[in-house]
Parts: sequence; structure tokens; C-alpha cells
Amino acid sequence: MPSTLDDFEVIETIGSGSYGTCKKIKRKRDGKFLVWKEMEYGTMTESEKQMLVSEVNLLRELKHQHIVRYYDRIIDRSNTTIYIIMEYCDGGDLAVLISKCRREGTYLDEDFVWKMLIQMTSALKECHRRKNGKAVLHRDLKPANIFLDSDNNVKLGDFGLARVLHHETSFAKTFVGTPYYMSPELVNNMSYNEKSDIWSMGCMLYEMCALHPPFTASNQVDLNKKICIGDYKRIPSRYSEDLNTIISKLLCVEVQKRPSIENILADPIVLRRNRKLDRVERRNSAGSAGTESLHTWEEELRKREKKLEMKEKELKSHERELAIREKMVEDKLKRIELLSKEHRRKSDLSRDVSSSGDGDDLDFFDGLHPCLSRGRRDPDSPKKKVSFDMYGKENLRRHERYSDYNLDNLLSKVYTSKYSSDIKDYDNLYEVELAKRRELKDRLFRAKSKVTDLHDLKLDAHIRNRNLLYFR
Ligand SMILES: Nc1ncnc2c1ncn2[C@@H]1O[C@H](COP(=O)(O)OP(=O)(O)OP(=O)(O)O)[C@@H](O)[C@H]1O
Repeated sequence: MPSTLDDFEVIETIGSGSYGTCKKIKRKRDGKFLVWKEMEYGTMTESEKQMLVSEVNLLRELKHQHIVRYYDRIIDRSNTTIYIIMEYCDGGDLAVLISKCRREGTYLDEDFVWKMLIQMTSALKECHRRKNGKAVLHRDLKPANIFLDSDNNVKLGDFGLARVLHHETSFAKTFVGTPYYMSPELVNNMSYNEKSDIWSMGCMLYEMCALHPPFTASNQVDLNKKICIGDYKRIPSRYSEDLNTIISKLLCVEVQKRPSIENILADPIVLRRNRKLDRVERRNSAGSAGTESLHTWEEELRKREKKLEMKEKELKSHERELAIREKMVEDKLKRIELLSKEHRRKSDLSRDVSSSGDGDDLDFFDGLHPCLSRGRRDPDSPKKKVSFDMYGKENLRRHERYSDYNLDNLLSKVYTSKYSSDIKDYDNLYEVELAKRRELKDRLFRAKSKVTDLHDLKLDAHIRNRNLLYFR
């Protein structure tokens, strides 16, 4: 589906050139930043408009890592404007970089100039040597059309548009730039060819080193003369002879002797430099891959630390729970001990009473557990229901509230069975309690060692983390 203006949000105006205004835009569908170039076509003839559209369509086929990617075009008939949508290059353009150096009295690094040469040649090869045999010529190579991405890689822009726009159109009339980069064949009214692009590239590389074009003059006639005899000074001595040699080859006045794209790429100096650049790029990408893996490692470590912390928290709360339960068991044991003592005291007392043998004090045993009144009651009389405050039904229910805990279940069972049968089994109960207490203590000890292990792990993680930071 063709794009419409509504598919984009204008972020800001980047700048205006001879043919229109460039704006930074955001594609609403995915938030991607792009650029559109607005060009007014109201004064163009029908055939010129047709040419512009077919040229833009051709640009869409140019897909190369060092060429600004063209995405789409929108024609707004209501205000006779064509919007050419392309890749946004956030590193600015070479013209800005060169004027910054001029302003600050600095020079561009030689390695950077070689990188530009190799990447520009690679972009030009894509256009000059198309699979369908139809070469696309740039026709307007200049620093302002060499964009940079965030990694300072070349993005050749405004490809081919010049052919349409330099035509005798309203656009051509507004063209005000000085043709510093015009090749000798163009000065001599010959047709533009791919070697003219190579000449312009030579001028651009020269300007990157000298911070001014190779041929300058105060008027067009003098400029033409200089261009035609190839009269220019050597690039500053800070740059190598290799670089000077290559630039002078590109600025060869004789078009036949000027190297083609293939000649440049096969030049031993360029090959050597290309290999060096490859090595540097590989080292850089290996470096960034190493940094990436360190980041992944650090991230992984952070996740593990978080997991450990959670486990530690869990263990701590478990430990607290165990301590509470231990306290409860201790309390119960104390109560059992007290009851046991009471029972023994009452048994002794009952033995004393039974030995006195008068049987007049039956009421004395009323309300006591059956085991205390055994041998005293009339066997035919119904058994008296006995209720102990502490271990009555109500209390059993309270124990059942902790039924998730095995010990409490066990204790409830023990209490129920013991008190419904015979209280003399208090001692067994006491032993069960003691065994359980021991088991609880063991569990607590195991939990504590787990926490210690976790602490050790955490300490280890901290040390590794610190080592990581030291690495970075
Ligand atoms: N794809 C892009 N990404 C980022 N900035 C861009 C892009 N295309 C153009 N610009 C910037 O937009 C501004 C206007 O560019 P434009 O191409 O319209 O004019 P120019 O190249 O500066 O001049 P002329 O059109 O006369 O050659 C420039 O500052 C340019 O750097």
C-alpha cells in the first residue's frame, strides 16, 4: 500500500538545499526515524515530472550499505510537492565535518580519509556496475552529499537526482553552487560519464585533506583553466605519499587514463589499505563483541544474584517459622511436664485415699479423669463424661488449625488417643515430643547451613561482579 503523509510525523527541519527542504520524520507504524526531502514540482513540465518520478523509482533499487536508502515517495497534488523518503543519517555530512576542521584549525585523520575513499568507491561500484547493465551516475558528488552514520560510515546521498534537477528546469535555475568539482571533460562540453564521478571523488578526497578544493579561482574562466591543466598543490605533507598518489590518479585530466572503479579497487596501495581497514574493523567488531559478551555475562550474573537473594529471603522466613514452631513445641512440652507432675501427684493422693478404704469421699473424684477414679466407681453406673480444659474438644480443634504441620497432626492424634484412653501414657507422649523437637532442630540446622551456602554463593557472585567491573 502506498504511503501517505499521515503515516509520518515531522520531527524537525534539518536544512534546505537548492532543490528543497529536508525534514527529519518519524514513521508512525514503527517509530523509525527517516528523512523526507520536499520538492516543489509545480513549475516543472510534464516530461520533467515523469523523469523525476522514474529517477526516484530507480533510486529505490539502489540498496547498498554505503548508499542512503530510498524508501518511498509521496506526491501531494494539492500543493504540487513530491516528498522523497529516505534513510536518516545521524552522523551529519562531510561538508559540515570539513568546515569544522577549518574553523578549529585541525585536520582529518589519514585513516579516516582512506576509509572514506574505500567506502565511496564501494558505493560507486554498486551504481556504475549494475546487474542490469544500466549505470547510475551520481553527477553531483560533493562533501555535502556524503553523509555519515553513527559509526562514521559513508552513506552516499542525492544519487542520480542531479541528472533530473540539473536539467533546464526551475530547479536548475536555482542552482547556485560553484562547480569546483566539475571535470575537465565537462568544462570542454563533453558528456558526463562515470569517470566524471571519479574526478569528483578525487576533488572530494583532496578537500578532506587540504580543507579546500584542489581548484579554486575567483572566476569561472580561471577555474576552468586550472581544471583543464590539472593545476593544484600537493595535499598537506602530514598525509602519506600513498594517499597523495591515489588522489593524483583520480585527478588525472585525461579521461582515458583516469582509473575506473575496478582500477581503483585493484590498485596495490588501495588493496593494502583495504586489508588494514578490514583488520581494524574486525578488531573493533571483535572488541565490541567482547564488550557485548561481558555485558551478557554481567546481566546473567545479576539475574542469578537476584534469584539467590529471593532464595535467601525464603530461607530466612522459613527459619523464622521454624523458630516459632519450636517455641510452640517447647511451651507444649512445659505444659505436658506440668500435667504429668500433677497426674503423678494425684495418683499418689488417690493411692493414699484408696488405702484409707472408707469410700465416703466419692464426690472428691467427681469431675476427674476416669483413670483417677478407677476402682472407686460402681461398675454399673454410667461413665462420667470427663472434660479437661486443656485437651478438650475445643483445644483439639485449635490444634487442628495447624494441621498442615505434621507435628501438630501427630500431637493432636496423640492427645486424642491418650486422653480418651489413659493418662499414664504421658511419658510416651513426652518422648514423641522430644523426638519431634530433635527433628525440628535438625531441620533448622539444615536450613541454616543452606543460608550459609547462599551467603558464600552471594559473596562469590560479588567478587565476580567486582572482577567484571575491573575488566571494564
Ligand atoms: N538522509 C539524510 N540524513 C540526514 N541529514 C540529511 C539527509 N539528507 C539531507 N540531509 C541534510 O539536510 C540538509 C539539506 O540537504 P539537501 O540535500 O536538501 O541540501 P544540500 O545537499 O545541503 O544542498 P544542495 O541541495 O544545494 O546540494 C543538509 O544539512 C543535509 O546534511
